[in-house]
Amino acid sequence: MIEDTIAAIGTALGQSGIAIVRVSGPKSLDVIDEHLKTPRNTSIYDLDKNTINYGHFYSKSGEVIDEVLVSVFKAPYSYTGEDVIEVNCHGGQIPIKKILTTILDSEIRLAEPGEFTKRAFLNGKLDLSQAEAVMDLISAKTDLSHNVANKQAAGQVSHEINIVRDKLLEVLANIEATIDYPDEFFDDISVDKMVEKLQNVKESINKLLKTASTGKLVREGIKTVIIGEPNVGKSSLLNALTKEDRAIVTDVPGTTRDVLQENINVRGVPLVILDTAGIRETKDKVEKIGVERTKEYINTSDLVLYVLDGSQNWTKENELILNLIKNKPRIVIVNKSDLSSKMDKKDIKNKVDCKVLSVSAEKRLGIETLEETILNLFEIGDINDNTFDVTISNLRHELALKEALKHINESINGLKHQNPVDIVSIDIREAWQYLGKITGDSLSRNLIDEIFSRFCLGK
Ligand SMILES: Nc1nc2c(c(=O)[nH]1)N(C=O)[C@@H](CNc1ccc(C(=O)N[C@@H](CCC(=O)O)C(=O)O)cc1)CN2
Ligand SMILES: Nc1nc2c(ncn2[C@@H]2O[C@H](COP(=O)(O)OP(=O)(O)OP(=O)(O)O)[C@@H](O)[C@H]2O)c(=O)[nH]1
Ligand SMILES: [Mg+2]
Repeated sequence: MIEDTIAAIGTALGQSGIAIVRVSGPKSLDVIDEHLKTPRNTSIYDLDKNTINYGHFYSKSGEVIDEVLVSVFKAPYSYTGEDVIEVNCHGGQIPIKKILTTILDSEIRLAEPGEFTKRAFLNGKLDLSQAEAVMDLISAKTDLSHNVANKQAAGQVSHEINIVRDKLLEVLANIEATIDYPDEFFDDISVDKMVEKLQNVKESINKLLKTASTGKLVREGIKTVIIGEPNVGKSSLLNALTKEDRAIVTDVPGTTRDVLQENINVRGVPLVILDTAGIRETKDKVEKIGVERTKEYINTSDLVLYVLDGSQNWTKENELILNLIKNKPRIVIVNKSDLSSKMDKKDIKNKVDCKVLSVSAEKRLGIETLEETILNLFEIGDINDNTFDVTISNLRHELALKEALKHINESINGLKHQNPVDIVSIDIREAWQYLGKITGDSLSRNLIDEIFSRFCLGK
């Protein structure tokens, strides 16, 4: 049982209609009872569970801070499984901060990031993959990312994992039986059956792993960097892709100094797109830093869009930049297709081994083809919700599945080579443990703390 009581602001800071302070733990009712006055002076202990109640929230010195609505959840029927009180006050920084400060004064501490959800996990309200999905729900920027997170939050990933884990337990039980009653059980037939079951498990894991590369892109977005020489139209391309005028566009080469980041939605797949400073040899100090940064961004990106100005001649510089990105997924974009061309697309195709597209960023021509090309490059051309019953979108889950798979393969090999079954069972147990890391069944407290600390405040 968790002893202390925590509180935090659960809504984003800023001006809004309402804002919510959340309190969870054994002292929640006490502290609110001290500060809340309802019209009929009802004590908070006499309010029914799962109700929302009108009243005024008072400061220590007895002044009204705000007119509020207070939700009452009594353990174990709450998000965290503990007593939970939510104070709904007027949005805006002052009421919410005053209410939080008043609550924190009374033996109640500020929650750590993710601590409400961590408590929900520790109290068995959610398993780990569901808790992680709560975070994904908050950060989802497209319908598709939201969909994947929603399914995981509903427990679909955990469900699949638990089915596989149960199958492994069955095999382990078989092995126990062969050890305890070797004469009755240890024959070829039972070994064959075990191999068959393990093959079956292997297929399930492989099926899940197949969804992982797309799943991660859908969850995290494709990190895309737009590069090219000054004035070729990089910022214009960003604007064309975002369909807004986000980046400053001028005819002065070197306009973009700082890297600009935008989130865009390409048919449900989020792109985290960076507009960079033009790459060229430069003496300008600020611009030089920009160029260095561009090189770093290339290294950490999933995709490079290399923009050329089609109305200019092909130069040695172009070859140098191509060399810089030769190991990256990349698309060469010949911009300004509305002007008379000096670059021949076929000619360029001979020089590069990637897709070459003509666009006019300014006239918004060829942008749809570019979007399609990006999705095809990552083999997510025609994804729709039905093809993704269960999607692995989290790197942590993917790694655990891969480890589990290794041990399953070992165990299958072991059985086929007639290794002693008690040795084989070690691998099966390992696989079972690795899968348990996904649901949080077999994970150390330290790792659990680490995972939740990445959550945002008030969640
Ligand atoms: N104001 C508010 N809105 C919110 C949340 C919240 O905590 N507070 N949530 C938080 O992220 C989400 C909703 N999730 C919730 C999940 C469970 C329970 C809950 O009280 N469960 C109890 C009772 C269920 C019942 O009445 O049947 C339980 O599971 O025992 C509340 C919110 C989104 N909206
Ligand atoms: N005709 C034509 N002009 C374009 C097109 N795209 C961009 N331009 C023009 O090219 C100039 C440079 O565009 P930017 O988008 O600022 O180029 P940039 O690559 O971001 O430049 P830096 O930030 O300086 O590196 C501007 O005058 C744009 O209007 C296009 O498709 N057609
Ligand atoms: Mg620019």
